[in-house]
Amino acid sequence: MTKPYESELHIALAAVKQASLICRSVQSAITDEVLEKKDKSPVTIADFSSQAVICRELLQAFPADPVIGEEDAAELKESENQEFLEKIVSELSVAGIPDTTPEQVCSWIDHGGAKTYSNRFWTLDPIDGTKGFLRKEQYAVSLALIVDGKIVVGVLGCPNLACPEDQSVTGTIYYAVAGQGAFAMPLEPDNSQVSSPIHSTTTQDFSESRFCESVESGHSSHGHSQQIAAQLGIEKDPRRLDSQAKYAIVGQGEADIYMRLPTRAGYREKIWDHAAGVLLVEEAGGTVTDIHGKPLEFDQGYELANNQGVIVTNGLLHPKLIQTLKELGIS
Ligand SMILES: Nc1ncnc2c1ncn2[C@@H]1O[C@H](COP(=O)(O)O)[C@@H](OP(=O)(O)O)[C@H]1O
Ligand SMILES: [Mg+2]
Ligand SMILES: [Mg+2]
Ligand SMILES: [Mg+2]
Repeated sequence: MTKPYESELHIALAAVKQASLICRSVQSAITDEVLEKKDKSPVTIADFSSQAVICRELLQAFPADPVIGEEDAAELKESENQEFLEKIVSELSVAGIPDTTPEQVCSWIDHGGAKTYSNRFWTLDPIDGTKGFLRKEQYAVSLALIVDGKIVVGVLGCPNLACPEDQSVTGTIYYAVAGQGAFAMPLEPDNSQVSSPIHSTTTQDFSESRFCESVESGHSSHGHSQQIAAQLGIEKDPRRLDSQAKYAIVGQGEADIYMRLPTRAGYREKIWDHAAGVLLVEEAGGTVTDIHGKPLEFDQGYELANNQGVIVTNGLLHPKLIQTLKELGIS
């Protein structure tokens, strides 16, 4: 008997793996080839290459499924970016992807251009933590399937994160299917037999807890997290790392808490920055809400329109943390 979403998981794992290996090879080669997006955030050859290969796989396996991805090819089609596009094409062809013409590559990338909610869709962040990628630190390739507003499959490729089972191996793929648990396995070699379950901690005492947060103080208020830590008696230094690798860290019990505290009132979190990580942590035993303690709503389009910030814990620490945010006037 096949398990629910077995074929979706199989395709998602293969796609994220392929993209993670391409990102890894681009990261070892490039330093400064960045396109600046309209919102001034960076995007690299690897972001586009990753979105192209994953969308290509999804298009082949599940042609009817929309993909809400972070990137689109609009800027790549501008003549001033022709050289940049050529580099993406060449990266994909070196990776052994057939039919790589500039037009085909743009059309794969644009397959990820859905922006509105439907009852079954994928959401993709081809590189989450692009700033971490450029610093040669942490980043993640994140893919999730959402059905009727519920995250049912989540896959997170973390090419620079040590494998929980064997810290000498760098590069881990995490995955979860709703109701089936959360797992980690080495990105290489290709051997899904070695996947092992991950679990969040059972820490109940804030003085023994560790939290993690973004490296970027523009993405999450470090001042507010310090205030909360002081109030709750958290003594350990926070772990700062980029991307949804933070969800993996809580999921595998290396931290008890991940705080993402709004830096400005109007900002709405993007679904691709969270979907895979949320399922991973929930299936590992943890809890995820916004700063008000409300569940994240993945049926609002590409943004978490009804939520502010994100709070992730092992579950046990959740109520007190949410209450403290309120008491301090942060939520
Ligand atoms: N003002 C803001 N508040 C919260 N998140 C933001 C933000 N501006 C950008 N981001 C998101 O922060 C993500 C990175 O998260 P982190 O800082 O935890 O690594 C970015 O993803 P990308 O790197 O995919 O663009 C981007 O979507
Ligand atoms: Mg980005
Ligand atoms: Mg992101
Ligand atoms: Mg991204």
